[in-house]
Amino acid sequence: MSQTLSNIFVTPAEMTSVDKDAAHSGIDSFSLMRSAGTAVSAAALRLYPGALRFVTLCGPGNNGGDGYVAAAALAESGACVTVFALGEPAKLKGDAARARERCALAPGPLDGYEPQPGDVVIDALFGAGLAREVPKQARNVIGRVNASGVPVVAVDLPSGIDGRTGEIRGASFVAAHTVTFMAPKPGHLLMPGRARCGTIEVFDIGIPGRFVVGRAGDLHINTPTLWEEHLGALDPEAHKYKRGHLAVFCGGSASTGAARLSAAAGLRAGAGLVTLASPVEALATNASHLTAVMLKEIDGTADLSAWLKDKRLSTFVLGPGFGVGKTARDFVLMLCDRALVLDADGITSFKEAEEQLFDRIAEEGGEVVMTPHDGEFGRIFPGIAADTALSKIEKAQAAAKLSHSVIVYKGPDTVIAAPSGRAAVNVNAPPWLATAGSGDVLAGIIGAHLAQGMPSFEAAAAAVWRHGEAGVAAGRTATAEMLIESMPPL
Ligand SMILES: NC(=O)C1=CN([C@@H]2O[C@H](COP(=O)(O)OP(=O)(O)OC[C@H]3O[C@@H](n4cnc5c(N)ncnc54)[C@H](O)[C@@H]3O)[C@@H](O)[C@H]2O)[C@@H](O)CC1
Ligand SMILES: [K+]
Repeated sequence: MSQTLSNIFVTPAEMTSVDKDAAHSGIDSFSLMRSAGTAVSAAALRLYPGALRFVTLCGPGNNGGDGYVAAAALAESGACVTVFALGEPAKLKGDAARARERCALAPGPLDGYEPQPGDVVIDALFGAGLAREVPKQARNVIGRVNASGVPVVAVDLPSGIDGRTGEIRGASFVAAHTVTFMAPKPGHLLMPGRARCGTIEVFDIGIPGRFVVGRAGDLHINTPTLWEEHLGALDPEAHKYKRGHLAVFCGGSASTGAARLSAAAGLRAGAGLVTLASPVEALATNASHLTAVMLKEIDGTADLSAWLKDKRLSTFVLGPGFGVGKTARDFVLMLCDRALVLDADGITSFKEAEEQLFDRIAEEGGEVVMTPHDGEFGRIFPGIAADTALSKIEKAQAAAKLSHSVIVYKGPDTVIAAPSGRAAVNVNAPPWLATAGSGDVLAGIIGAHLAQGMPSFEAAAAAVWRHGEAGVAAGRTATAEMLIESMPPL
């Protein structure tokens, strides 16, 4: 994977290290602040040429410094500008103090700002340095601005959003546009932060890319760049056995639809062969619904054990509509030496038995991908889920390490994480993707990619992206069946 600035993001702590590296290399930090503030003023003028007044709200750190630069640049361009400051402007230090000195506009106290129609707010209260809940004064002005509906252009991040987690620290602006610098941060990608950034502009303030890449961990935005070099595995010219055999387990006769959705999605996503493994009681129902998908009777562990002697059976999906309980646990523990997508009931079945599962995966060394949503994540990783200090990315990373599997932590901001710590955040999913059966479809796509030989992290990330594209193509009225039909080729 090529490590380029185009798809990586960095934590606020990593960005602080990048800033330090840039300063040590001799780059003038004030020139970076000047670039940052000027970029913000340019964005504000471009987006709001008809603004009656730009109101710059400046905080006590370098985010505020960017605000003073932006205010001065807006004033120089002939716009009407007012500045309000949080805290005592005379106490600003370093570059921020210098920026304020160079701004001819006298700041008023933050309390004094009452939004007026025609205002555009430049939010420079807090950026990456927000370390705790926003103070009361800031909370009050945030409330007034959000209630007034005047547009907000945020510097680096909407103030109140935690750059590491995307959480709201007491209150936050809801920005129409956010200008951040060099690379996005988790707070731009994770919910609820992402929804409060508006459009995001990543502006290059002139720090050489190698400094950013040098400090970046293994965090990526889930774009094809992340996994496209493994697409050779999905060559449609390959023989159907080489394109992999995917087996999907089905539950009892009352809930067979979910597994059939996974199977159909697996076939559409490119698996050469797909078999639905069904208990006797559901065979007739399944037979009446299936055409290209094959059917196999697997009615208990003896059947499964006999079937698994066929080593060409490399990849399995277990969970959709399977039913929670001992059968699920028994089956899953037999599959830990293969490639396995563990979804839905397959995950829930290991509530309070999770250690047995994680130990088995470690012993058998299979390629397991687990696809929990929030509720399932809490059932199988209760300790990690309860740790409120962790971001969603950090939770997925911890879960991957603990379970020796790739975790697809689902939601509007699905995180894919590997035991190594490599992680990706997905950003292409439309809200209507959260439809009944959508997760079953995703499990099938992951299974198809695994069956075709993609490594598990890439198989999962590519599937999540493809699922999002299918949602976009299917449109607002998407059903799970439509997602399958709308899935783009890779
Ligand atoms: N080379 C650099 O370091 C650059 C930094 N830039 C800007 O600098 C920002 C980061 O600057 P800082 O690290 O100074 O951080 P911030 O300006 O985001 O905030 C830090 C300041 O706020 C205080 N603070 C934090 N949380 C608080 C709370 N809840 N209540 C009250 N006070 C609180 C801190 O004590 C500190 O004084 C970035 O977001 C970006 O806008 C840009 O100028 C580009 C260059
Ligand atoms: K801000």
